Amino acid sequence: MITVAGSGAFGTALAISLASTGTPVLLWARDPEQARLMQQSRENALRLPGIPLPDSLQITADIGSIPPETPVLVSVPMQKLRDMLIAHRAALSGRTLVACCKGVELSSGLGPIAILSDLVPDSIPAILTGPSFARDIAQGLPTALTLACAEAEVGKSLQKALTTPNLRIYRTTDTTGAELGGALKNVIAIAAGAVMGAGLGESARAALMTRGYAEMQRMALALGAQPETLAGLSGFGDLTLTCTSEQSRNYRFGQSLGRNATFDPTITVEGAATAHAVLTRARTMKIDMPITAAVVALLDGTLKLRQAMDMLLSRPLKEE
Ligand SMILES: NC(=O)C1=CN([C@@H]2O[C@H](COP(=O)(O)OP(=O)(O)OC[C@H]3O[C@@H](n4cnc5c(N)ncnc54)[C@H](O)[C@@H]3O)[C@@H](O)[C@H]2O)C=CC1
Ligand SMILES: O=C(CO)COP(=O)(O)O
Repeated sequence: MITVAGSGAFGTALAISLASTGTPVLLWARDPEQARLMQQSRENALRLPGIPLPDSLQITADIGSIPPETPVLVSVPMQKLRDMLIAHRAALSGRTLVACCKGVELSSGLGPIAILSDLVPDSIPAILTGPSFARDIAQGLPTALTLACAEAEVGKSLQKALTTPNLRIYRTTDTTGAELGGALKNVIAIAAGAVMGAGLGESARAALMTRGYAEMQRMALALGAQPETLAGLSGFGDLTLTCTSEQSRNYRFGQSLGRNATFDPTITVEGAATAHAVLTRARTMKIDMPITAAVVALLDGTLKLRQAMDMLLSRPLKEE
C-alpha cells in the first residue's frame, strides 16, 4: 500500500498513476467533503476534471487510517508543508516520507528534506521531483522523475515501488541537488513567462533560461549539490519544461506580470515565495543571483519589466 497525502493536482495524479497498475493506493484529502465527492464521483473534479480514478485508488479524510510503516508521498504546496506536518505528525511518524513539493520555505529558508527531518525526526525523508505536469501523469503520458533519498537502499526500494509503465523513476542520493533544482527553476520560469508576456521574444527567453541555469548552479553547488543532479531531470529537465509551457502555473503567472494583467491568487505559484526565500539566502551567502533579484523586484513592484530587463542587460560585461 502506498499513500499520497494531499489531494491537489500533483498528489491526485501520482495516486492515479500508481493505482493504474492495480497497486492499492490510499489518497488522503484534508477536506472530508472533497474526499466524499471524489469517492462518489471517482474523479477529482476540482483539480483534474475528466480523469477517472482507478478502482484500486481509495480516498480517505482520516489520516489515522494510513497503515503503519508504509511510505507516504506528501503532496502539499511548499509553504503549507510545515503546518501539515505539525498537524499530522503522529500519523506520519516512523515511516518513509517522500516530499512531492518544489520550493524553499519563506519563513526559514529551508527545503522540504530539512523540514521533514526537523518535524518528523523518526522518518526517512526523500523527495520526488522532475519535469512533469499533473495532467500528463494522470493521463498516462510518458514521464520521468527523480527520486532522491540519502539512504541508498531506501531510495532503491522507492524507485521500484513508484515506477509504473508510464512513469520512469531515476534515483540519486543527492537530495540537496534534487530539491534545489525543482525550487529554483520555478523562479526562472516566472522570469521566462514575464519576458514572453511582455513580447520580448524567444531569443530573450533562451538567454534568460541559460543565465538562469547558471544562477541555479551557483546557488545549488554552493549548498553542496552535485553538478550532475542539476544537469538532470530535476534541474535542467524541469527548467526546460517549465520555462516553455503554458501548462506551467509559474510560467503563466510570469506572463501575467509581463502583460500587467491580474492572476488568480488561489492558484499555486511556488516560485513567488521561493524567489524571496532564495534571494535572502543568496545575499547572506554573497551569491550573485540577478534574475532572482529581478523577479523579486517585479513581484514587489519596485521595478517594471522593462526596468528589470535593463538592469540585467546593463550588468558589467564578463566571460560566460
Ligand atoms: N501540478 C503539477 O503539475 C505539479 C506540481 N508539483 C508540485 O506539487 C506541489 C503541490 O502542487 P499541486 O498539487 O499542483 O497544488 P494544488 O494547488 O493543485 O493543490 C494543493 C493541495 O494541497 C492541499 N493543502 C494545502 N494546505 C494543506 C494543509 N495544510 N494540509 C493538507 N493539505 C493541504 C490543498 O487542499 C490542495 O488539495 C507543489 O509544490 C508543486 O510545485 C510538482 C510537479 C507537478
Ligand atoms: O513543476 C511543474 C512541472 O514540472 C509544474 O509547474 P507549475 O507549478 O509551474 O505548474
